[in-house]
Amino acid sequence: SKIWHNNTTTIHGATDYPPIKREDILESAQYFMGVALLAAQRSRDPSTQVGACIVNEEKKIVGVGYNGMPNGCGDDTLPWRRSGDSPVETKYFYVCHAELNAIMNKNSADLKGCTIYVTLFPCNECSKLLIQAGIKNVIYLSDKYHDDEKTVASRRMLDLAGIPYQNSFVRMKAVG
Ligand SMILES: Nc1ccn([C@H]2C[C@H](O)[C@@H](COP(=O)(O)O)O2)c(=O)n1
Ligand SMILES: [Zn+2]
Repeated sequence: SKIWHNNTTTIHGATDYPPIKREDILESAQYFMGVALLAAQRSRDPSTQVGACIVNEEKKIVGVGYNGMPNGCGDDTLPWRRSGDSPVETKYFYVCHAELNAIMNKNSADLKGCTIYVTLFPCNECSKLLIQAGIKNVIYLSDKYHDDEKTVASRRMLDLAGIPYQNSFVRMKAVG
């Protein structure tokens, strides 16, 4: 076996010494959006699965969430359909959005100065929550409801509150 000398240490039997630092690592923005995408995979919504990951100024994850029915209400009891005879028979009156859940799941005292990575552009209700929670930056992936009135109102509030929003195209790379 090889004997490697590391200034002060002699390492017997090492096959991969000296260690070379990996440079081709996942960038932090990709990592955080990756966490949001993974969280989205937990959603039971048959049409749109949304994930959100909140990150503080030290680049630590402080909250993760996905869209789902309120706690204790049962995923199979309330409707998941998009349309029905009455809005009471659709998911929209019940589902908790990913951003709401990420905020409620926070593991820090507050979310002031945080960035949210979210797989779908925040709706108007979520933008209200983000603003009031003190979130300072929004990174999103899909903007499929860009022209909806709710999204127009959402952008209007974020603009007024001085919260920038950026689109992030994530190319997930295999980690091996
Ligand atoms: N900012 C958002 C916007 C929507 N959602 C959730 C709410 C629903 O479960 C789903 C949208 O359903 P669709 O109308 O596309 O069938 O996405 C969210 O979590 N956050
Ligand atoms: Zn929302």
